[in-house]
Amino acid sequence: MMIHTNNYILNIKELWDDVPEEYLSHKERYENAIKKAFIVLKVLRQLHTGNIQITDHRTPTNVYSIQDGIFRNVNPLLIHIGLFWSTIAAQASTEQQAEWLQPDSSMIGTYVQTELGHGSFIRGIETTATYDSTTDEFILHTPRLSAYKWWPGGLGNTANACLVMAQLYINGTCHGLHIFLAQIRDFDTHKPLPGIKVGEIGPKMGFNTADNGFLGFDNHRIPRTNMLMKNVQVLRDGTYVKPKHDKLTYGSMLLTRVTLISDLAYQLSKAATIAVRYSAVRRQSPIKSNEPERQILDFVSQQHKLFITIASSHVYRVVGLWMWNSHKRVTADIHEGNMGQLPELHALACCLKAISSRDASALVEQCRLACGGHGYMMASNLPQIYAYTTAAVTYEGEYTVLLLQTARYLVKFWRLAAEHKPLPQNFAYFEDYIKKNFEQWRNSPEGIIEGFKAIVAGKTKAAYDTLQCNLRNGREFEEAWNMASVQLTNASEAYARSLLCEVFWKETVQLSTKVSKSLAIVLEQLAELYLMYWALEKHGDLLLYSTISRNDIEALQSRYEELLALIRPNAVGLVDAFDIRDEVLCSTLGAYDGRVYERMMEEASKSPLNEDVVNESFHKYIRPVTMKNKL
Ligand SMILES: CCCCCCCCCCCCCCCCCCC/C=C/C(=O)SCCNC(=O)CCNC(=O)[C@H](O)C(C)(C)COP(=O)(O)OP(=O)(O)OC[C@H]1O[C@@H](n2cnc3c(N)ncnc32)[C@H](O)[C@@H]1OP(=O)(O)O
Ligand SMILES: Cc1cc2nc3c(=O)[nH]c(=O)nc-3n(C[C@H](O)[C@H](O)[C@H](O)COP(=O)(O)OP(=O)(O)OC[C@H]3O[C@@H](n4cnc5c(N)ncnc54)[C@H](O)[C@@H]3O)c2cc1C
Repeated sequence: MMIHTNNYILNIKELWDDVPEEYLSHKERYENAIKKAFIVLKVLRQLHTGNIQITDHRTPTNVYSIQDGIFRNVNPLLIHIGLFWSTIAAQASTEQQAEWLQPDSSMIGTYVQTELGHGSFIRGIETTATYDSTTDEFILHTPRLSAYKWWPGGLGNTANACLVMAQLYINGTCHGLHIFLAQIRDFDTHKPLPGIKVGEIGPKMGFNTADNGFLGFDNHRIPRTNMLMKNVQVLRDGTYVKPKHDKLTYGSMLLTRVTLISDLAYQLSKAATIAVRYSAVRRQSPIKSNEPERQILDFVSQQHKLFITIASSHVYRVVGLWMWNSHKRVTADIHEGNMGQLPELHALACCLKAISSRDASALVEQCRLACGGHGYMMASNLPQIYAYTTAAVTYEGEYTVLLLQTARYLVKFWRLAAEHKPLPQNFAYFEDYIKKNFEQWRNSPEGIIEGFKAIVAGKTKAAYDTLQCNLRNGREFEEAWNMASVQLTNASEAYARSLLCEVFWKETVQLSTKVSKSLAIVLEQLAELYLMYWALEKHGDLLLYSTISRNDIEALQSRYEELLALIRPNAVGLVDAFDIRDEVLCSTLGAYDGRVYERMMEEASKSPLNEDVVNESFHKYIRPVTMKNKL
């Protein structure tokens, strides 16, 4: 059957709620979401097997984005689809993939890594997988409470299988973390298997349809062939065959960090669409006292809050794609046995995941604030987008922890520069900084990019010098590193910003040659706005580390304000161009037709508190107190 995904999915009645999900209990929310998740999974399976085919051109992102509207929260199968399958595809051997990656598989899986006691420091994970050569099995075991798995999405009630990260022991030797496939519930009855203690962890700030769970193993046995064996093997006699790089097991985190950048771009585009459309509808106070009230989008301070969100969504879309292509290239190299580019990819993914999630959550919150009181309503959908986005600052590698990973990479190159050793081309600016080859400041995108590189160099130098000073004072390296960690994270953050500015500007200039002149102008305005915004935000750093002057900063400020005015007439068009359907946006404030107040009243009428003219609590609790003296 040929289908148009939008129409097909939008017409499946069971996928769309009559009662807004905020009015459901924790349990009802999950049950509602799981009903929908399996309808969507069925559609995805039909697509996969070719039983139905898609006719519209934006297929994968379409299915993904429509899901956002269906769940208004999180698909409980997000980890099954996004991490379970992809980890098997990337880390299981060809034979294992042939067995496990069947489209009609009974397995509903999740990715089980974090424990109660350890999330960031994964070498500290305590779950063990001990090889028993007499039975050709691994014994999975949770030695103590802190070793209980805690957090995995879909684990609480949904999954019957999981990929478990555990410390591998063979003949008493620990070989570190490895991934194992374990069945945890009966495929037919769904009851936990013997030796498995599993459940759900309770309500959270967001992700409340994701049934995040806990899991403990009591000497649970799985076949030896359930260890993911593409990169590393345990043979029948217990021989351990090492991987070509000892961090290949961390590959799923790397991939998810890369894909998250695009997801965050999408969340930003939703928030921008809601806030910009609302700001075009909402009128409040005149600008000149003798004039009618103005659209709040005409206030320049409002434009300052919103246009950076539009621009940032484009930045992360472009940089997300750029990273996706790098990931593809590096993965192909790894297949050929060449690991050379992996450290760079890891360093980039860490800082870009950290900064994209932090930017996205700050900007979504800014959009909410830009909608005044109405932005605080759940029906605006901004609180849900925020709760979803801010979680990404923590999961898949906590913000600071990831920035410190990138800092290791920067410090290595600074050390080379300081020792006057050859540097790769992309770090040649470290040498320029040391030789004080400072460029004359230019108030242009290219000038700003150079300025940001000077900040990276200056901050890396400062962190490195502090590190060296701590070492000279007799500290051990790890301690010296910890003492310098505020400066190290600052250097990483600056590095991410310089990458974002450079990649976005270069890609925009290139894209501009391929589109109409009028579109090219707007795209370049957005890119320039992004660079100016951050140059002004970081003007203190520019004053410290580049040759910028006070006059230059004043000129940047004027150009920035000019750009706000230039973008204003296109603002609504720019968010319309994100092309997000009302059913996906789920917002009273952001719908295409602009019927903001009507929709707000319609949504309010769905409140169960409006079902009775007089709520029964009046008779039970209020009246006895307020009427006491009058009875
Ligand atoms: C229109 C619509 C558009 C829509 C488009 C959308 C499309 C995309 C849709 C997909 C969306 C997907 C969304 C998915 C949502 C996910 C939901 C939430 C799920 C959450 C899951 C999780 O959270 S899983 C758990 C994650 N946990 C972590 O991330 C833990 C973080 N900690 C670590 O990673 C590690 O502990 C560490 C890296 C911090 C340290 O590790 P370790 O102690 O072993 O390292 P060492 O200190 O010994 O050594 C460091 C050394 O190793 C190198 N290294 C570390 N990691 C890697 C790696 N991954 N790869 C390569 N190298 C690595 C590091 O560089 C160091 O090298 P040196 O040379 O020594 O410096
Ligand atoms: C919504 C959500 C979904 C999740 N889904 C999954 C899942 O599906 N599967 C899964 O396995 N896990 C999942 N997780 C867990 C997640 O990966 C971890 O919470 C995350 O990696 C952070 O680890 P942590 O909780 O141990 O934080 P901690 O490391 O305890 O962080 C607490 C504080 O300590 C600081 N800190 C820690 N170590 C250092 C250090 N070395 N240097 C400096 N500062 C440090 C951090 O910066 C932070 O400020 C999920 C989490 C959330 C919130």
